[in-house]
Amino acid sequence: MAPPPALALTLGEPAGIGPDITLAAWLTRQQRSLPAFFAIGDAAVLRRRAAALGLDVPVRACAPEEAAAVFASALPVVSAGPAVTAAPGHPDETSAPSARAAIDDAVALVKAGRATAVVTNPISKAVLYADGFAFPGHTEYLAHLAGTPAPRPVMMIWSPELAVIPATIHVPLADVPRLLTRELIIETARITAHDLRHRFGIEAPRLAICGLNPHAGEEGTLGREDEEVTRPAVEALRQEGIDARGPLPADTLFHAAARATYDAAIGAYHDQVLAPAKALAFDRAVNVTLGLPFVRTSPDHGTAFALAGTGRADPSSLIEALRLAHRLSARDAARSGR
Ligand SMILES: NC(=O)C1=CN([C@@H]2O[C@H](COP(=O)(O)OP(=O)(O)OC[C@H]3O[C@@H](n4cnc5c(N)ncnc54)[C@H](O)[C@@H]3O)[C@@H](O)[C@H]2O)C=CC1
Ligand SMILES: NCC(=O)COP(=O)(O)O
Repeated sequence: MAPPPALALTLGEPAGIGPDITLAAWLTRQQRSLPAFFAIGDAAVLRRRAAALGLDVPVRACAPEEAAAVFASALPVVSAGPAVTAAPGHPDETSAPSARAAIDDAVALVKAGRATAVVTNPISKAVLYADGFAFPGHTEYLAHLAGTPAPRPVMMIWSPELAVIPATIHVPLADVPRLLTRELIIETARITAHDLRHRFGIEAPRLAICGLNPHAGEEGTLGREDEEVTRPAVEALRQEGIDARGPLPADTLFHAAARATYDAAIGAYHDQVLAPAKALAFDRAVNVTLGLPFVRTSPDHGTAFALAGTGRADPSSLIEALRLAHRLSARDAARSGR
């Protein structure tokens, strides 16, 4: 019988904390009953980082199909990309090709049924942009790799306390009023409602849609976008049978009583909703890409270069990302009879 596939975990930016938290997560595998995963990248990076941190982690190169069996006794690594020369905290010219190759291979493996889901360690956007990477981040690149035509991806930061979705993602704040269209809000909410229902098992998801302006525009006196863009989008969603409310003032949407009234909050822009999510649950929140034909999760934080190789990087968010990827992909598999 074929061994069960494992989760594919990209190493991300090799000079960041991805290697540290990957090693630390593997060490908790029994205590936290972690699902089997294999890292994708340069195994030598993990061996060097384990030595630098004084961690007793055997690192074993293997094929994806061997990972589940290897996982109990060693950290399985599927080789991808160039030999990395970057030192902790200091990305170099091997960083971007390494990070990108791991993402490419992880998606190819999950599409071929050789991995159950994609979990990504943080990349440095600046390092990738400098190397010619033409996508804002993983979210859009994964959609590009998913197939043709590329699905519209939606970023959700999920924790038991709060789930949030930025409608516009990695764009300059000055461009948000132009980019925040009715169509964008409607599409984002549709994909969110669909995935909350089918992947998270929430029968009738309740969506709170944030206004763009203070006090959601104060009836149009503090900006017109909330009346002219967000309100019509919410009305259209309600006519489709989606339980959406808004535009709601964002400043009063994240206290405990308000959070109890919805399953996910859709914000106009990145910091409007990621800031409360990270303030509430920085060590537990998980970045999930909705709208893809496969499951992708990630820790909610970035490369934290200053912590790489110091032993001070907290693996909690990655551990939650691994657990959530396992839960969501098991649900996908059950739904499709795999
Ligand atoms: N999914 C991804 O690939 C993400 C990548 N990034 C990238 O990361 C780079 C750095 O971004 P920043 O805004 O500085 O965010 P960051 O999350 O790397 O760091 C923000 C603060 O949180 C701390 N921190 C982060 N992760 C931690 C952990 N596991 N344990 C303990 N402390 C932790 C850092 O030391 C720093 O003080 C950027 O290039 C950004 O694009 C940022 C977020 C997500
Ligand atoms: N701020 C969230 C973030 O940067 C994650 O982006 P992505 O690489 O998952 O698209």
